[in-house]
Amino acid sequence: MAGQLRFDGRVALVTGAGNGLGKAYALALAERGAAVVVNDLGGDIKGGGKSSKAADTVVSEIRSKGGKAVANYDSVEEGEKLVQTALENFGRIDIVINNAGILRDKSFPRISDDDWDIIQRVHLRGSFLVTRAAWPHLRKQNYGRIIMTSSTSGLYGNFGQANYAAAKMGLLGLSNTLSKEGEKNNIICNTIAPVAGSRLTQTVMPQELVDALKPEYVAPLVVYLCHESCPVSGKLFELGAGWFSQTRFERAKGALLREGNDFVKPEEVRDNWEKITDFTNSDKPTTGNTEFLATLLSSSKEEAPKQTEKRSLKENIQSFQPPPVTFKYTEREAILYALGVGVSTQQPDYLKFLFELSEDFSVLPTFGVIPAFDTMMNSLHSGIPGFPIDPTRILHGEQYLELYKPFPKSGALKSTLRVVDILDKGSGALILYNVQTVDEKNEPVAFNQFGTFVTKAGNFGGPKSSPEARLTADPPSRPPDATMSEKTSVDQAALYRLSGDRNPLHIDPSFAAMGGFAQPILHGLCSFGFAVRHVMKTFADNDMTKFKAVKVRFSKPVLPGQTLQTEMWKEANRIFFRTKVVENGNVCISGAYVDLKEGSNTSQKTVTKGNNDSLQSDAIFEEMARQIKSRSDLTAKISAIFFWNITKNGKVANTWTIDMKSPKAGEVYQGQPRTGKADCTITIADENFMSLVTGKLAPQQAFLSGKLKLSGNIMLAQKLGEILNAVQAKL
Ligand SMILES: CCCCCCC[C@@H](O)CC(=O)SCCNC(=O)CCNC(=O)[C@H](O)C(C)(C)COP(=O)(O)OP(=O)(O)OC[C@H]1O[C@@H](n2cnc3c(N)ncnc32)[C@H](O)[C@@H]1OP(=O)(O)O
Repeated sequence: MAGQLRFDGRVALVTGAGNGLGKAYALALAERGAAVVVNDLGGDIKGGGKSSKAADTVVSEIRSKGGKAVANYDSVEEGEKLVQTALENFGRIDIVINNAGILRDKSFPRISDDDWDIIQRVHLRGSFLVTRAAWPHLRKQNYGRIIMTSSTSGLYGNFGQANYAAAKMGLLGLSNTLSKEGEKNNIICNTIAPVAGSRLTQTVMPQELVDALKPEYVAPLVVYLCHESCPVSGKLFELGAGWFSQTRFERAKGALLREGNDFVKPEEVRDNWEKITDFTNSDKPTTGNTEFLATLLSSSKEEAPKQTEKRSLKENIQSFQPPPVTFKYTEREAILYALGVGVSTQQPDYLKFLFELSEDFSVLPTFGVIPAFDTMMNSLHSGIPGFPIDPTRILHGEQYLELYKPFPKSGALKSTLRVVDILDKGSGALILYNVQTVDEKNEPVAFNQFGTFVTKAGNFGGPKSSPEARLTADPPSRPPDATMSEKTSVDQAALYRLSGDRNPLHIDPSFAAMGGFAQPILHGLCSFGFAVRHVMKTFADNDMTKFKAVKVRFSKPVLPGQTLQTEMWKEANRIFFRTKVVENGNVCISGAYVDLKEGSNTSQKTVTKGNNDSLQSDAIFEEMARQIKSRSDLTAKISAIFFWNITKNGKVANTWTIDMKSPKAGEVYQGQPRTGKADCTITIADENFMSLVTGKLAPQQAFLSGKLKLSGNIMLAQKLGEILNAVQAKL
């Protein structure tokens, strides 16, 4: 036999540990090094009375053997107090054994409200309250072992115990659910249905049997289930007298009686009773059958035998060919998407993505995932045949997107989804989906490959890799050529989800908790949108026509509100990148690259303030400086300081000040205002400034289209317009 199962450093809480089974667990755990809270109310078996004696006796016995124990005399309905005793005395809690119980046996018609309620309260509600009090501590430390005590009376029914049986079966449901919710935090929960001689069984068993069925015969399995090496969760065990056995459900293969959309008649059920109850080729389910049923809903009776035939996963995937899905959109959807991936009116180029009337209005290339995602949602509503997926375990693992042309500003695009492969990644399954998108003329617009990672669904014997997979690529080993950081908003996921991915993982804390997250996480495709913007801004001057393709792996989750920092390396037309969460240093996007179109001038622009050799506006400002100085009629019109930012390729390239305030009235010079603050700041691209002063671009039009931006006292700008007009005549 390998080494002894030890519990040194662990703290166990055992309810109803003054006698019988609870006492056997407490002694066994303490003997193996655990510190034990021995809880016992000291009441009688019907729930009456109260005494500290039972718990004290067990504590003394443990201590006399050199073990660590403390007594607690509270009812399990005061779960917090029990857990508090563990925390106050031993500083932590690792193991919760819900064992306390009472009986009020009566045949069904004689059960009073009180008989019913007290049994539910002590067994079901008590186990709930004690476990709930311990749960946050177990989650925080990423470790917990929980035992629920059910009974064969619950599993199979027992005359005179309807109240007790109902509570005991309820505990099985509680345990099964906790095993799923606790999985991500290494919290294991199992159920036992023990048979032992105890105060409770005394009433239903002859004394010799009670004496023979010693609690010590049950304790070994419970001890193992509480150990850190316990290999299972959500399981049920029957045991007693040194016999140990797992019990599980069995589901008959069943019969599909529905034909098309017709309803099934009760007579058909009668006539097929044998099939419905035939356990040949049954399965041993650990989850409900909803995915399978959903698949059936899209099939008819004739097709049904195919569904139950044993086919390989690959065959199932290949035969799954959902029809194309049409996605209609306008600029509105493209703008909403741009907001969702962080385009803001605080950015110099925002009009291009947020204002549909802007001359160079563009759809962000990463919007190319949106019609494809819509198709995924529509094509997969019934799951993938033969591969049931728990929705709380789906994470976005990887994404590849290629555009064949700049994304149309509006349209009705048709996308077709195929499941390419399901890879066995050990800790999970990676499902690869290809989505082809075409426009109204059937011309290809985009290709997407989604890789969704289903955690805990690996080790099913599938392939580890696929020739179809678009692969990630590592960046060069030198320091990055450029970096860009941007803080996401705390509402980023709430905003992004309006573009189609309504997965509750990103908004609903209780759903996120089921997936093992402390709070909702950001959509992978949202961080993806941010990161690709960083690349396109840094290496393509935000010219979205230069985008060709992108590949990313989502390697760590991001929380809304965190800051994304993208590090970039340029190698010919490929920009390698990785994105980090600044707050914790985690790399959230790895192995990533953007491919720009052949021939794109991808050199990183290094335009800085003062680098103005080629600015055409400079000549105008210089001329203006000469003219304004000599025109007292102009300086009399207005008393204000104007500050001009002249941009080139989206970056401020130079600044000029027009100072029309006394005593500097009529001065025009380069740089920041020398006296006082600017009353009105104007930002305009060099070429637009030229068009403005030569009259090709009307000031109103420049403003409305976003080509000219104003801040401060913008009413002054109109007056300045008059001055410019006067000067313009001479230019
Ligand atoms: C039907 C509808 C579909 C809807 C789709 C999407 C819906 C969206 O709403 C969902 C989201 O947006 S979720 C948010 C974005 N994604 C994330 O936050 C996931 C972050 N990644 C992780 O946590 C881990 O990488 C994790 C947990 C994914 C993997 O971590 P580990 O289990 O620790 O794996 P590890 O031990 O590192 O590696 C094991 C093998 O898996 C491969 N692998 C790891 N991360 C991967 C990933 N992200 N994608 C693909 N493969 C990945 C490893 O390479 C390794 O395989 P191999 O041995 O073959 O190299």
